[in-house]
Amino acid sequence: MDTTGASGASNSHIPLLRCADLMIITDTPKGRGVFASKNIPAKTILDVSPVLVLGQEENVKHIEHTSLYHYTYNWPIVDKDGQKKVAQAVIFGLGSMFNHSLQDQNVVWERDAERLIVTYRTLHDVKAGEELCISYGSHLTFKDADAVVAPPTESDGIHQLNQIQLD
Ligand SMILES: C[S@@+](CC[C@H](N)C(=O)[O-])C[C@H]1O[C@@H](n2cnc3c(N)ncnc32)[C@H](O)[C@@H]1O
Repeated sequence: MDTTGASGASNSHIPLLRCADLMIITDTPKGRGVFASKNIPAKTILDVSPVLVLGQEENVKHIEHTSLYHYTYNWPIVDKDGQKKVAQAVIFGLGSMFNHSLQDQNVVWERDAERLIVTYRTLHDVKAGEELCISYGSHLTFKDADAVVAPPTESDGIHQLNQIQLD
């Protein structure tokens, strides 16, 4: 049997760890999100999520224009000619539920391209009630609910007055 060590972990035997102290809250400004139900120490594994890597053609034809696309990650692959390419991977498990935060990112994720899993860990101590967020990077396909809206300036007020229709 292809196992190593007391945990039984190997390339073909992957323990799917998950932290128990998590909950999903369904009605946040970001949609559903993953929250801590208890204090969670730094570097705790929150989830090990298996992935499905999509073929590039499959992605363009069937996924890119659907809502499933918003649940995929860029995934590096080497094509049949040995060229490095970027494909998309669907993340199964809790991994698909982590929302994005640039300023309050408290979860890091690590891709294991060989074993087709992503491991999510807390970046620092997290308090009960906090949302657990990763960073999606800088190219977002949605309006960031964390984005600070600049207060209106005096010239914005003048612009608005100009738009009022007087009969
Ligand atoms: C991988 S899903 C995360 C789970 C999702 N909130 C849900 O309810 O299924 C990614 C989607 O969550 C939403 N989302 C994630 N982070 C967000 C943020 N910072 N601001 C607004 N929406 C966000 C966007 O709709 C995005 O396409």
